[in-house]
Amino acid sequence: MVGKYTGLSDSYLSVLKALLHASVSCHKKLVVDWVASTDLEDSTASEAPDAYKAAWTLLKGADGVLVPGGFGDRGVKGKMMAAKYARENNVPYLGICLGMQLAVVEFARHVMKFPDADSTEFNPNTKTPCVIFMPEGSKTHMGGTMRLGSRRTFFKVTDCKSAKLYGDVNYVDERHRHRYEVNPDMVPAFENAGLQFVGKDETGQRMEIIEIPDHRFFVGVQFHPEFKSTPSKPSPPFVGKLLDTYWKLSWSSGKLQQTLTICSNIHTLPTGLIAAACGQLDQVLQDSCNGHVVAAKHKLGDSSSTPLVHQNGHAQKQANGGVANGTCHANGNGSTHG
Ligand SMILES: NC(=O)CC[C@H](N)C(=O)O
Repeated sequence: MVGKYTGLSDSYLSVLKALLHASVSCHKKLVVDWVASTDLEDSTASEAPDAYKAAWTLLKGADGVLVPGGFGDRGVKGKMMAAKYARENNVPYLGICLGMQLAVVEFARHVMKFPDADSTEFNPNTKTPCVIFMPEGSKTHMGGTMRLGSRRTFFKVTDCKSAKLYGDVNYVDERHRHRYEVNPDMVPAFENAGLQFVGKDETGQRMEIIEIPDHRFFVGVQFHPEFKSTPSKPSPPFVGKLLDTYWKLSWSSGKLQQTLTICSNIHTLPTGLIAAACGQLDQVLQDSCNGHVVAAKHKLGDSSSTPLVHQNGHAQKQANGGVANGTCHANGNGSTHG
């Protein structure tokens, strides 16, 4: 998980819980490595080479990459680097809200060769605004300029991973919390270059789900699927990401539906396991994310791991409750860390 860890915000908690729900439904233990996105950036290479090396080692050792939502420009470059790394190396990627927007910007910069492509949230003067402010002006939804709450996404491409994950439905309702969106004027150019917009709102103007069909699993969602994830109904994008990570699914084969049915049928798990998984999440969070020094990378029971001495990115002071580079075992079986 690559984010800007200035504190244990609700959104990271929800994402961690959604990962836990999905991993239980896949009958797998999940180890979450936390990477402070600023530590992936070039400036860290010179200012704090150890932190830089540790962050890249964590990223490169991961079986999948998740960039969650966020606001503000700190760590944005590092998040884009993580998306680029996943795209170029065929590593499963799930981008949520800002994580999707930055994957789009990264694609415009490096695949479509628009070096100044940006979100107007970070560069209002960019000549290639691929993510822009699109206020809704809705009279029925409160919340100032923020697009909030449950909105409908229609699948425009039926033969895509997200549609399959959601069970071949025509639309899904998911929760939103953002101001910026993919620039609809640039959509044809993106699609020509290989980035598909497989889900859109009812107007067709707001891009909700991206996929790169040539990639093993590269999915970005403008909404927050983690908000609706529950132990008995894990979120489809999270389940899909983990399924692909674990088993390199053949997305076109009939076996997919079978696997999904088995894996999402969480009721086949002993209820005790689900309870343990959920109850122990608190312990996992408390142990691993309490603002103390954690291991950069370790296996269970490995006492030889090297502790990191930086929190919230190398340059930041340690903050209580902050999440640092390190590892959480969101596995339902308790947690350990070096
Ligand atoms: N929740 C988010 O990730 C928000 C993304 C971005 N900052 C926006 O406002 O659109």
